[in-house]
Amino acid sequence: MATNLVSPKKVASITERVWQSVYGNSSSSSSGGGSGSNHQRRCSYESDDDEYEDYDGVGTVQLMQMGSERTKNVLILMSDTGGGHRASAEAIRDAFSIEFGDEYRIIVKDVWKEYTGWPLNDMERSYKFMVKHVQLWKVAFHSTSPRWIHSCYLAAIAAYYAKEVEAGLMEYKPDIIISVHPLMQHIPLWVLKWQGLQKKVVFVTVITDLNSCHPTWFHPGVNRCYCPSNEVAKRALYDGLEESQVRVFGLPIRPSFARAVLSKDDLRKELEMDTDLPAVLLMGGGEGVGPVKETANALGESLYDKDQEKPIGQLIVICGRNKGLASTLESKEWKIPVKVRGFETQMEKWMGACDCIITKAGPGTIAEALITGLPIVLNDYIPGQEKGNVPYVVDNGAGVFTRSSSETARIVAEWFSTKTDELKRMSENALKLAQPEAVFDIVKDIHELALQRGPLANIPYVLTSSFTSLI
Ligand SMILES: CCCCCCCC/C=C\CCCCCCCC(=O)OC[C@H](CO[C@@H]1O[C@H](CO)[C@H](O)[C@H](O)[C@H]1O)OC(=O)CCCCCCC/C=C\CCCCCCCC
Ligand SMILES: O=c1ccn([C@@H]2O[C@H](COP(=O)(O)OP(=O)(O)O)[C@@H](O)[C@H]2O)c(=O)[nH]1
Repeated sequence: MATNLVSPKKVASITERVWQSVYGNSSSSSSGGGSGSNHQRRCSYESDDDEYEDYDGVGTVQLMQMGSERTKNVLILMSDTGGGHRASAEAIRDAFSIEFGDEYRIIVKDVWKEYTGWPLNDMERSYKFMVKHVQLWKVAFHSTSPRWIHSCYLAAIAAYYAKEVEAGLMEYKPDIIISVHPLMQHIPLWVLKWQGLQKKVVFVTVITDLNSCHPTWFHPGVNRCYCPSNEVAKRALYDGLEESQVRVFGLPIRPSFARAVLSKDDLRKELEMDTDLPAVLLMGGGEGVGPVKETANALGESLYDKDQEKPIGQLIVICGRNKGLASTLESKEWKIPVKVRGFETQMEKWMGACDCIITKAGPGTIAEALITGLPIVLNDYIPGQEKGNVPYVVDNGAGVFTRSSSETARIVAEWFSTKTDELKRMSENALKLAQPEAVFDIVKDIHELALQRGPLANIPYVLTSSFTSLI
């Protein structure tokens, strides 16, 4: 029986070890945390005598797979703070499947939400609250930038929730962990260290901010840090990563964007849009935030030619998860053709059917718009991580920035009438900036990293962890 080969090692209190790693050996008296946790699952690596009771023979299956090609587990860590992290996680999952078929089993997880308690399991709501009160977010973002400050915060969280996070990570026996979130480097890497799994498990970070980003993204313990732009790569090197750890391929965008061959005319018919009028897409990220309502109202006026009493353009508003916004806009009478939509799962179709886009400076939406060749009006940005996206778009000639709804409406009306050449030029610039192959380059590089791990990586999980514990 596979499990007989294992020599269980008594694992010291993880909480104690966090405090020891942060404060040295003197503070070993902290109590195990986790009150308020919503997850109390048993895991196969636990060191009780009956540790493999709930293991259901998986060990045997894994032993049988030794020496043969085993399906590798890839755990992608994300959080729904905004829509971009999930979109990138899904992009990576789909690209793995396209490139490598069944070679990898992909699991996308919000470990905080599923395995910890308050306040971590409520990050989405806290984050929404903070970005609504932008000054609060600005202070939180900048005051946590110094490494010693965020390390202390994260160590405190780790001390409290270590067991739960560890259980959450190890449940999937990942061969590869991919973090697409700024707060998912430190604790998972500590867990790998405690488990003695650093040599077995590949850990990579895929940064989803295009320019200005929080230093928690940059952890020197990763095998690779994928940066979407040279600006981000420079920050990574400045923050202590080695050149060998850093790769610049671009921001991972869902393959449905990269590989789509879509005709605008067909899309407009499919989406029941006007087939002749130029179209502007208005959105505010996954949550439908920013001045969407005001801008829609202003466009309702500017895209209507009063003299000729006919519209010069049509408007598509995608409100994401903002149901209140959708119902407000739906109840309005419009002089131009308008479609109001909620959360859409086929964004490539809506973008493909339009001629330009108005959005807050979310990196996911920007990267998708560039691939689709849509000139961009940026009408807002979240302080901190999104600020740098504005010069990224404007300085590269792919769009403009204005916070004024009437100015936005005027620009779009000009693009659709007197300044069509400007619209065309910006569309060409957008396509030049686009990196549709980024997600495929990233998964291929991760695959290479996994191959470099050699035979150790093919040994069943529970055995390697125990072997390394014995050393
Ligand atoms: C010494 C004075 C201390 C002052 C007060 C500190 C308060 C600490 C409270 C909150 C911590 C704030 C963390 C800041 C680091 C965030 C890093 C970052 O870039 O986060 C961005 C993500 C969101 O992703 C972005 O979304 C964008 C769109 O909306 C866009 O798509 C972009 O590309 C994405 O990157 O933000 C988060 O996920 C932050 C979630 C914070 C929620 C706050 C929860 C509060 C709960 C517990 C406190 C936990 C403290 C964690 C400390 C971490 C230390 C850095
Ligand atoms: O109805 C919607 C609205 C948005 N998105 C996607 O959500 C992501 C938003 O990411 P971004 O970084 O732009 O902003 P965030 O929502 O993170 O603030 C992009 O991939 C959008 O295509 C989507 O799939 N459906």
